[in-house]
Amino acid sequence: MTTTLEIRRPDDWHLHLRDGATLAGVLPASAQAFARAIVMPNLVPPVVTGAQAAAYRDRIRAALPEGARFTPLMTLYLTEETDPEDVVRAHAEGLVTAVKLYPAGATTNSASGVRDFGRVRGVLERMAEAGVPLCVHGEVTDPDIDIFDREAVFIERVLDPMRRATPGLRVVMEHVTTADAVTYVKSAERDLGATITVHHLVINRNHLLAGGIRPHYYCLPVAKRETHRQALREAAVSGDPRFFLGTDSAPHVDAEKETACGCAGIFTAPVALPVLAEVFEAEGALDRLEGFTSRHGPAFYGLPVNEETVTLEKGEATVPPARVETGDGPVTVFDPGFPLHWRLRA
Ligand SMILES: NC(=O)N[C@@H](CC(=O)O)C(=O)O
Ligand SMILES: [Zn+2]
Ligand SMILES: [Zn+2]
Repeated sequence: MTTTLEIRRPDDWHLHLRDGATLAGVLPASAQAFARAIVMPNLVPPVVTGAQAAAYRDRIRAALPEGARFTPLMTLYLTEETDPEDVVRAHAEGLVTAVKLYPAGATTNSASGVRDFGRVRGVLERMAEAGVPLCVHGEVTDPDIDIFDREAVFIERVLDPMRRATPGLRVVMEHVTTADAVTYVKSAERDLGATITVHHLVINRNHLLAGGIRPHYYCLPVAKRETHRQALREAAVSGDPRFFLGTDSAPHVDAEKETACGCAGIFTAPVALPVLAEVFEAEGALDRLEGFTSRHGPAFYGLPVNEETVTLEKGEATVPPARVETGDGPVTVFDPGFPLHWRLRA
């Protein structure tokens, strides 16, 4: 007998689709599983203006497989030169859903990010007035701060002061990895949400480093110790609407992962929903999966939920593809380290 679970079609509130041949290779996995996705703007060069976002959106639409039903929700990459009026206009026109803040140097393709947070004060104030959400990569970049502490220090030194200085600004703390972030998000009455990835619910830093270094488990923010993973799992399955799915599926071709200085990013899109079903089932919380994947995100962004549903079914363990071929080279798919009994019904 197969067990089935019907849920509203999920959305991915944090996704990297890249461009060109990689975009064409990785897009089908997300378009199959998700109705909408917040598409990250960290291309080279980054997506900074409304016009660039429109052009990128059109390239994504053109790369969609025949018959796909997938809506890319575009973001702008915040720089110290960002024009507040361009942001507000692009949001009002429905072209852009959110703005993304990368501290300069914090992660993949973040060189054009913000160095001096005082210089984006004006933009953030306009965004708060106009109701434009800010998605934040929450890590400090100070070389004196240990990489495992960079998220917690960011909350204290940057995020909390920024939120206090800009009342009404709606903020998503992206890809939270620590109990500190979970506590901080829960402490906010309003205007703060957080995305949680699939991989941070599954791996801790031992998976990355013990018994050999595993480049395909390397991402930023880096996976933390087990107690933090437990805090993330509790938050994800709690039913608290401030926490929702953002896979941060971040494909890099294998040649750029399996090298002396490998890129940060884990490609989870092809297995995201089966892995989540396993996690929620293990936590005895399958009835809360739909909230996490399909209801809390739209509620935060003020968007309608998807009317369409998908069916997950449980049966024999399946072996997902180890990698996806793209015109730029193969991209290894996240291996959760346990068998997947759940799959998305075609
Ligand atoms: N998460 C990652 O490790 N990498 C992301 C960037 C990001 O989301 O920080 C990427 O673009 O590859
Ligand atoms: Zn990030
Ligand atoms: Zn990301």
